[in-house]
Amino acid sequence: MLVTRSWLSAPVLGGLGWPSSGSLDPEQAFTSINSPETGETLDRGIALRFPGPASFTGENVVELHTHGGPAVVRAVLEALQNQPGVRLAEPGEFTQRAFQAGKLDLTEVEGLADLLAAETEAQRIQALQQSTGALRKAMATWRSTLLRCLASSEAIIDFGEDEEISADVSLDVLKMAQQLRRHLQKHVTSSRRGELIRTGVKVAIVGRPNAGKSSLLNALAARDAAIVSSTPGTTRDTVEVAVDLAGQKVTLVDTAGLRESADEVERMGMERARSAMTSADIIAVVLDLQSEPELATTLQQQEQQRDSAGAHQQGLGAPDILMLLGKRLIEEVVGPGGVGSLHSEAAGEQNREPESSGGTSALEQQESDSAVSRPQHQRMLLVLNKSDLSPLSQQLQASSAPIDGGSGPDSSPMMSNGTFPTKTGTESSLRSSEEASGDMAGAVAISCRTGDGLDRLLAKLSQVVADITQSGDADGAIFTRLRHRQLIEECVEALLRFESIWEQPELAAEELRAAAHALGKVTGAIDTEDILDALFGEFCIGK
Ligand SMILES: Nc1nc2c(ncn2[C@@H]2O[C@H](COP(=O)(O)OP(=O)(O)OP(=O)(O)O)[C@@H](O)[C@H]2O)c(=O)[nH]1
Ligand SMILES: [Mg+2]
Repeated sequence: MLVTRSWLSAPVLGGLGWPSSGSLDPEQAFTSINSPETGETLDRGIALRFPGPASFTGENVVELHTHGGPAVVRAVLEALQNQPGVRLAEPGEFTQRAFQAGKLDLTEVEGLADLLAAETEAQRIQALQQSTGALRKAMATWRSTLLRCLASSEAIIDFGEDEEISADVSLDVLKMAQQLRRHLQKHVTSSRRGELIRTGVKVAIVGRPNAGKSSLLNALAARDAAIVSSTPGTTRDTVEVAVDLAGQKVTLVDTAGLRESADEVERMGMERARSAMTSADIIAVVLDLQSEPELATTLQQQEQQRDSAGAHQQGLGAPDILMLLGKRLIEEVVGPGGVGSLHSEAAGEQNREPESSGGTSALEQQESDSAVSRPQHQRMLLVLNKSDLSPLSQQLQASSAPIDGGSGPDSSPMMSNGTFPTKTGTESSLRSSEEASGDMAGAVAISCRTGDGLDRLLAKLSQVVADITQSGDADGAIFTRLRHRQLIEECVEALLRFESIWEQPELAAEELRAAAHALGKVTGAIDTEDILDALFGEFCIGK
């Protein structure tokens, strides 16, 4: 409720007048709330005074805490609204007033919106950090560096007669700008993490028809979200379920089974599966162990080889074979190159060094990136289902195939808990296939029917989610929205242009100004009208 006139006086709040001395007396806070027209007591509640400028919005604020019964709330609201100068606040209006009074910057407003919407622990922690100024502080430091650069370049332009001094100063400015640009680039690279925590990690469940994808979705979601049947091709449309996995928001996407099909609707379903797979952060490839005889043959061959060549024979380990199978499955459906082929243009571009960029701006890149948006951190996880039916599961457990290039305690080929470690070796014979189909995160044997292995799968999934969402940013400046990343990229672009023309002070200063302008937009110091409405609309009434 917004009061635009200072009318809250004795008749309304049972003796609680405004303005007061400013001290809050708890005994005074508990009061009767009376109708200003009839004097009738509407409720006994709490009235808290927050005198400006120390209040949330900077203005004088009174909060009424009433009993929650609808009739009480209605009576108090009606009594208030009948007063001249009183109206209901718009959604987010209090926050907007706080922003306009300079109490919060835009990143803190965004953090607050995220805090109100936080569903998981990770979201709450991140939003709290942002709403209390973690990003604002980092932005302020970066902006002040830029303004120092700008002040020096202005001085060079104004007093540039002394060539020796101006050359020295120019060089200092260049170094400072370069350092900042590198720092920002590092942040942009890791910035998807903040966005992932905020929006949730997307896990696409893919595989051949009848592999048990829908069964897996239901098992992980602990409810019958998708139809399960023994008819291959049951799932057509994608089915999404959001779950809280060890404090992280994870969206599981069940997809249509992948196979050659003449059925138009099924083909449309597969198209959706392809697109879910392309944009997923984690691709869970479900294999039906029962129908993978090739795996059995290869494992057998390998065992024989090992027997004849001794225990330390280097060769394809079980994880390698599984990777091959997963990769082949994906390739069968999306063509050679696996998932990588769906977005090779964008992925190839992404890896280039910004210094060697030939014309493509960060924003153009961003657009092409989102058109075919395969996340760079994408991982693939193999889920070997129907272990209850397959003798292979025992064979896999018993396998002691060596794995080359593994590191740390995880390097044993098959961990005692039945999961396969992530393969990290550079000399891996399957390096290229890993690149083509996303980084392998491991494999887990499960049975959706008996529930066996599901806890291991959940643990593995949590670990992969933690891996891709963990932030390495020491200063807590995490970009949580696409908007932040785009503006920082804009700033980096301007700094790169500055570096290429730093010897022409007047032109170069323009680029520094453009860079500072982009940073100013992140915090809302500059040009924010266009996003304010959208942002404050995210809030509920009363905040
Ligand atoms: N024995 C056994 N059967 C399973 C297991 N998981 C799934 N099934 C059965 O396999 C059949 C197919 O399961 P779904 O979950 O519908 O398979 P899907 O991969 O979603 O299939 P599509 O939607 O057709 O692509 C059903 O009859 C399930 O009951 C398992 O772990 N063990
Ligand atoms: Mg299904």
